[in-house]
This record gives sequence, C-alpha cells and structure tokens, in this order.
Amino acid sequence: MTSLIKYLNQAESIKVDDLLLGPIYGFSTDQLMELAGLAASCSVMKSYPPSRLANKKVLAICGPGNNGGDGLVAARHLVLFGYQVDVYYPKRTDKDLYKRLVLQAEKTGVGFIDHFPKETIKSQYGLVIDAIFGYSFKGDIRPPFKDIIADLTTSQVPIASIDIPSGWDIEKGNIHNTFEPDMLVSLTSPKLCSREYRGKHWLGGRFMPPQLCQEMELNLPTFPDCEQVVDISLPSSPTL
Ligand SMILES: NC(=O)C1=CN([C@@H]2O[C@H](COP(=O)(O)OP(=O)(O)OC[C@H]3O[C@@H](n4cnc5c(N)ncnc54)[C@H](O)[C@@H]3O)[C@@H](O)[C@H]2O)[C@@H](O)CC1
Ligand SMILES: [K+]
Repeated sequence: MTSLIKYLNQAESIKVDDLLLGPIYGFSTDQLMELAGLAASCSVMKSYPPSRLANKKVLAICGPGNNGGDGLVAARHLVLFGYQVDVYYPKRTDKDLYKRLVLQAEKTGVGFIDHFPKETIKSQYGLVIDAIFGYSFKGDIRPPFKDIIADLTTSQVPIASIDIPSGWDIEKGNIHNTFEPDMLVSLTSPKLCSREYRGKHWLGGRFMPPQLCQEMELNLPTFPDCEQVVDISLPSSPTL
C-alpha cells in the first residue's frame, strides 16, 4: 500500500539516520552506506540491466557527503553485476571511510576519471548515477556541482538518482529547474520532494528495525522475497 508511505521532510530524514546510528539501534555509517549502495545497485540492475546499455558504460557522479559514499559503494557492486563503471568524484574528503571506499572500488575494477566528460558523455555512457547530494542539500547549488548539474540537465543520458534528485529541494522539489531523473531509489523512506515524482521509483533500505518504523510512523511497504528494493512508483509511471 504505497499510498500510506510517509514522505519525510529534511528534519525527519536526519532524525531517522541519527536514531539508526545512535545507542538505541547501534548501526555504523559503514554498514548503512553499504546497504544503501547495494540497494542502489540492485535498483539499477532492475531498471537498466547491462543488456540495455548497448556496451556503454555507467558513470557515477559522487558528491562530497554520504550520498557520494553511497555512489562509491553502488559503483563497486555494479562492476560485480557485470557493468563497466567510471566514477567522477571531484570533491573528495580526507576521511578514512571514503579513502577505503575509493580503494575498494579501484580494486574491484571501477575506473576513476578526473574531469566531467561533457563532450563525450552521450557517446560513452548509457546511464548516469547521480550520487551528488542527499537529504542534507540546502540552498543554491554551489560550484563545482552547479555546472555539473546544469550539464546533466542537458545531457540526454538517462539518470538514476540516489535518495533525492541532486539539486532538488528536499521538501519543495525541483525549484531550480534542473534534471528530473528517469529513476530514483529512495533510502529507508521517500522524501517529500518525491511525492509527485513520475519516473521509476524504488525504495531501498531493507534493514529498518520495526520499532523505529513504528516510532516514526513510516508505514513502509513489504519487500518481496529477498529483494533489496521494492517498487513504489506511482501507477502512471513508465516501465523501466
Ligand atoms: N538512510 C540511509 O539508509 C542512509 C543514507 N545515507 C546517505 O546519506 C545521505 C545524506 O548524507 P549527508 O548528510 O552526508 O549529506 P549529503 O550527501 O546530502 O550532502 C552533504 C554535502 O553536500 C554539501 N552541500 C550541501 N548543500 C550544498 C549546496 N547547496 N551546494 C553545494 N554543496 C552542498 C555539504 O557541504 C556536504 O559536503 C542520504 O541522502 C543518503 O544518500 C547513507 O550513506 C547511510 C544510510
Ligand atoms: K542524489
């Protein structure tokens, strides 16, 4: 019953993760990020199996925070699923977690590129994974991501966004008139900006403790058998 799912505002999104990471539920960031990235890669596999990409590669664009970390994890799993994957990660942090994610990705066969492939994006890549910003995004888009998001908006390459479409206000949606992704994988619970989202919409995060779901009144749908993602697209959404 997807109509009952709660769409979270920014403060609620932060609260869910704070609770998961706190003493009551005891998860670590590494764990949550691994599960988030795995769910993202599973949703890509369902909507864009390798055979659909006609020998083109996947480009994951990773931002400076945890959404970018999800992208690094997803890139690694996608290589293991049979894709060729490049990562563009222009604003790296010094934190050990991220350095390990980059190392793990490199050792798994993910390629890292050092410039945005503006001229060749359409000929080289069959899908872009948008792991630029998640629920902590606020205000106007700052460089270098302002130009990157503008270029993606005109690129005509299919885009799969992780958690929120980057550039969108978490609550108000696409207020800067940037790209609308073809696919979105929301994590733990969808955010308010995706309430009327018309593309293919997956929900990932099959690890939520029932007590937390109850406390936050999330009304999450049931995940089929052992799947990492469940389809929460609106009835009128395209089949991807
Ligand atoms: N709920 C879950 O299952 C999990 C969620 N995670 C991910 O973590 C995300 C949240 O991560 P974070 O809180 O690190 O934040 P984000 O990844 O949303 O982004 C924060 C970064 O973006 C920058 N930023 C914010 N607004 C900007 C603007 N207007 N222009 C340019 N840069 C801007 C900040 O300076 C900061 O470096 C979620 O959306 C989700 O993708 C996971 O990694 C962990 C598990
Ligand atoms: K994103």
